[in-house]
Amino acid sequence: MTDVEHSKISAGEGSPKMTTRNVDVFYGDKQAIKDVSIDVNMENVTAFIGPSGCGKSTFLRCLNRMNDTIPIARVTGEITLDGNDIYAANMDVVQLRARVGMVFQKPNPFPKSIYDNIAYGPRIHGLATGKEELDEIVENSLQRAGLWGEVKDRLLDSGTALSGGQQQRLCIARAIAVDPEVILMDEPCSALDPIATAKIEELIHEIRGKYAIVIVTHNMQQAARVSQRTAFFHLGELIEYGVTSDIFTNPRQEKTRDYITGRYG
Ligand SMILES: Nc1ncnc2c1ncn2[C@@H]1O[C@H](COP(=O)(O)OP(=O)(O)OP(=O)(O)O)[C@@H](O)[C@H]1O
Repeated sequence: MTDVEHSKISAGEGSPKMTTRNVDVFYGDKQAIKDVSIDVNMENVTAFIGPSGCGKSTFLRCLNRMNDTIPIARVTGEITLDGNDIYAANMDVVQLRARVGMVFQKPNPFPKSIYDNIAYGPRIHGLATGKEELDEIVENSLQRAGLWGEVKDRLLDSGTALSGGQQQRLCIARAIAVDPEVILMDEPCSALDPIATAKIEELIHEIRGKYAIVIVTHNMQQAARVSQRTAFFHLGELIEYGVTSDIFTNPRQEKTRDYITGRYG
């Protein structure tokens, strides 16, 4: 591998938590992702940016096999988590999605109490031996998601009764509750107002030391604020991957420069 190729894949120091090599994704005959290879590191926020339809969400969904839920989607190439092929026949996908959690564009709490939204995953995965331990997981997860103070007196209220921003933090708390290693966020703030958005960005900043976080965003200021690495996609191809400040101040590729200066997209 040449130095240029290597720097495009690894985008800086640190050991990779997930690696992707030569990943292609097809929806039927149409190719949505073309030969993408990048590493995603721990204690880092990696942002995926690029014009609408360039494949950001498609590629994100490869990382915890969410594309399996789309019948016409086909993924080829290699994706590993801690060196293990996540598309291997013996990979337990339920377990994988606990290790690689996901937060969606639109907050989607279960129609259950705030408590049960958080307790659901730990119960399924047998993470608590009794009520006391489960209570602790619920409180810790809500604490880490910056929501405990707002909901501690109404844990039995429905999660759907919260504001949009609170619902999104509830969804982050739900992802955190099963002790993931990687958290994928697909435009997590696009349905939120600026104040709720600022709270989510602050939260990402606070928790990033424990996880590898990957965020898809349309908002370049957001990518610049929250991420340490940025990958720029265009028409299904990875054009450039690098340290966020370099991508925004000194991009190597003309297409990246055109996009970040608002020339298209
Ligand atoms: N379920 C699907 N079935 C068929 N084609 C799809 C499906 N999901 C996405 N695509 C196509 O794959 C390409 C990439 O879409 P994707 O949603 O990954 O892009 P994106 O960069 O996340 O876009 P946006 O920023 O608008 O969300 C697009 O051409 C899209 O139409």
